[in-house]
Amino acid sequence: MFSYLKKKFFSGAPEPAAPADAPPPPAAAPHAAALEAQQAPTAAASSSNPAPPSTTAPDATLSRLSWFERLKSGLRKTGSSIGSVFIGTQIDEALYEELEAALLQADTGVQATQYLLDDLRLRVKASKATDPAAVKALLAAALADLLRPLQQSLPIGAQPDGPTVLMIAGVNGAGKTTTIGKLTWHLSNAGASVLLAAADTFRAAAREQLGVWAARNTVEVISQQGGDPAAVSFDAVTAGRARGRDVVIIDTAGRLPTQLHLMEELKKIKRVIQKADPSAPHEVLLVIDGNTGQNALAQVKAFDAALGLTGLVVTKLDGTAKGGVLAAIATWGRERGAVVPVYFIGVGEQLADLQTFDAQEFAQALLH
Ligand SMILES: Nc1nc2c(ncn2[C@@H]2O[C@H](COP(=O)(O)OP(=O)(O)OP(=O)(O)O)[C@@H](O)[C@H]2O)c(=O)[nH]1
Repeated sequence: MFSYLKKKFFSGAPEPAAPADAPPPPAAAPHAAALEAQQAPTAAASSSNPAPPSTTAPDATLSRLSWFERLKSGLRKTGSSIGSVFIGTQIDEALYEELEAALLQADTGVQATQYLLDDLRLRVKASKATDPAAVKALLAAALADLLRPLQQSLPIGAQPDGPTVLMIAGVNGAGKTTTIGKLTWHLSNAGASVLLAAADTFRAAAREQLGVWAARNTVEVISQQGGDPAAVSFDAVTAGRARGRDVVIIDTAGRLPTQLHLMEELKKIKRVIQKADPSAPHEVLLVIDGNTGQNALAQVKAFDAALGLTGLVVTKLDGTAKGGVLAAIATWGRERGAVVPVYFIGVGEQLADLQTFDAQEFAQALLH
């Protein structure tokens, strides 16, 4: 059962057909069917008091619509300032200038803004668009195309013997532990057995927070007060192998890229994980706060230089005015010839508020 589900929800297998009587999906929700089992109950799940996940299966179509609506509403601040550019009646230089300012204000960054403007001009010319509303749709298409390489499924269960090991890093408060809790819930629902490692051995609250998520998901957590984070990670990978777990998720302490000794500690954790399993960690994921805009891109670059990132989770896209940062991340990846995929995005503190990233859905939600 797990092998089927894990393919379906974490490795991008074909989506099942929608029921015949289902209402049409929103304009852009190409991965909506794949999202259905990730759609969760509406139980509040704040880090301080996560509520247990409901066992009731939500209606697939409603869940799809509900996620798209939440994404749309989360991105409203970013989208409305970009969208306001298209309220006029003329396609002229003033429109492109206003658009440039709006994109920069949304933390899209200079390169991505320039790329999008150039691409948009070509699309406008090719389509002979005459009204600004049509140009807005063309911008959504250009953005979706730019973001598409970021859209990849988290590979789970590809290891022939032993668990898939996920190492999670990020600055303080980016949403690492909350993301791990939500991911664990999604994975458990998909039939995977999960083991958590509390490699933040300094902060008791961090261990407790992970412990709460572990209890809610009825999964085990390896932790050790005041111990060496690398040793805890080693123990967790060894235990995960011995106990036949499908996934081991290692929660590391928050740190700034400028705290060089703590970045060295992260590198050590990775090295020691490799001692427990030479093929691990199979994924090194950076959790970034979508509210931090260009700063998040700087974090991606710095953590990638230290660890070699394999993926990103972008949290707190609810209410941000800086949602353009995903375009900046895509452009950075494009320029260096290797994108770091965005596996999941988060738009809130509830379990269902973390979902797989879909480029077209994101662009449509932003520029609907
Ligand atoms: N609004 C919103 N809040 C979120 C989201 N994801 C996480 N949070 C909240 O952000 C806060 C910090 O989340 P944590 O998971 O504790 O962050 P962390 O990175 O583990 O923090 P440290 O362990 O201190 O480094 C919590 O209050 C979370 O509930 C999101 O997508 N949207």
